[in-house]
Amino acid sequence: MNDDTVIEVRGLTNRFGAQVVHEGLDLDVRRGEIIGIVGGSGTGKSVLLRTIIGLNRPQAGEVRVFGQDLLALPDEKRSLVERRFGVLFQSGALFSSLTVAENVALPLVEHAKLDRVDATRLAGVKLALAGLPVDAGRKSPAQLSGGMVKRAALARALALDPEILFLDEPTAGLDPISAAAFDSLIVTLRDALGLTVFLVTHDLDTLYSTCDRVAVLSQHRVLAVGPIDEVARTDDAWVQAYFNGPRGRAAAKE
Ligand SMILES: Nc1ncnc2c1ncn2[C@@H]1O[C@H](COP(=O)(O)OP(=O)(O)OP(=O)(O)O)[C@@H](O)[C@H]1O
Repeated sequence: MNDDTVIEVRGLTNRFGAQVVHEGLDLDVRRGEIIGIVGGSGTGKSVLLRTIIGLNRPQAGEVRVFGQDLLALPDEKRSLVERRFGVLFQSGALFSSLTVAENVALPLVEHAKLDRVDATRLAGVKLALAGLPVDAGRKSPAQLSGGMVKRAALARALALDPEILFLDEPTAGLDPISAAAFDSLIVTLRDALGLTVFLVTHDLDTLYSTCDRVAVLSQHRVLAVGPIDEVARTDDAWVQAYFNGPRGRAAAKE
């Protein structure tokens, strides 16, 4: 494993019953990059993310994060590695019974063992980092707009100062202005904090405005990976329809 590689996936196979999702999938993620994972619906983008973070046990293959095989580690060592990444799930997944600040403070109390006062104070810093106004922390998640919920979930994912940020469809359901603001926030955070970002998305504007490299999932594996302009030239029907269809051409022009 190269020093610059923070995630290494080799020969990954995932099946659910008779359904083959991944077969012999390889992928490297480099330190400090924003890599976009794209592919048709059901090609296994979310399953890949869940496998890398240790929530899904594959049938075969190796997944190393910071050089460590998460599934083979004893619980204590595994939780040390888990603290080094933050995850923003598609739904945002905030607890509705807690305030926004309490949601962000939760990992600080549970994993960093901070007392509530310090955790709440630090949660305020994380909420500001994610671009939320001060009073957002006192609200319940139900009182926030869709874009603000994403930012609150991002603040929670950033709570433990992760080195890798996993984002599953972060701009899904956002209006184009909120989505563009979220995209530029991700780039700013990567630049400021030196994060590595693993980004599952369908959003072509997000891909063009944020990603250093793009990996296309197709036929159970990574069909192409590289800078977006290179990947867009891949001789494959889905890639051509996606990148060189009307929406792809419009996103490339911006
Ligand atoms: N726990 C599970 N049990 C059974 N099947 C599953 C499970 N998780 C995922 N699948 C199946 O694996 C396939 C890939 O799912 P996944 O959610 O990774 O797709 P995706 O590429 O993220 O799709 P989309 O773009 O629609 O979100 C789907 O057919 C899904 O139904």
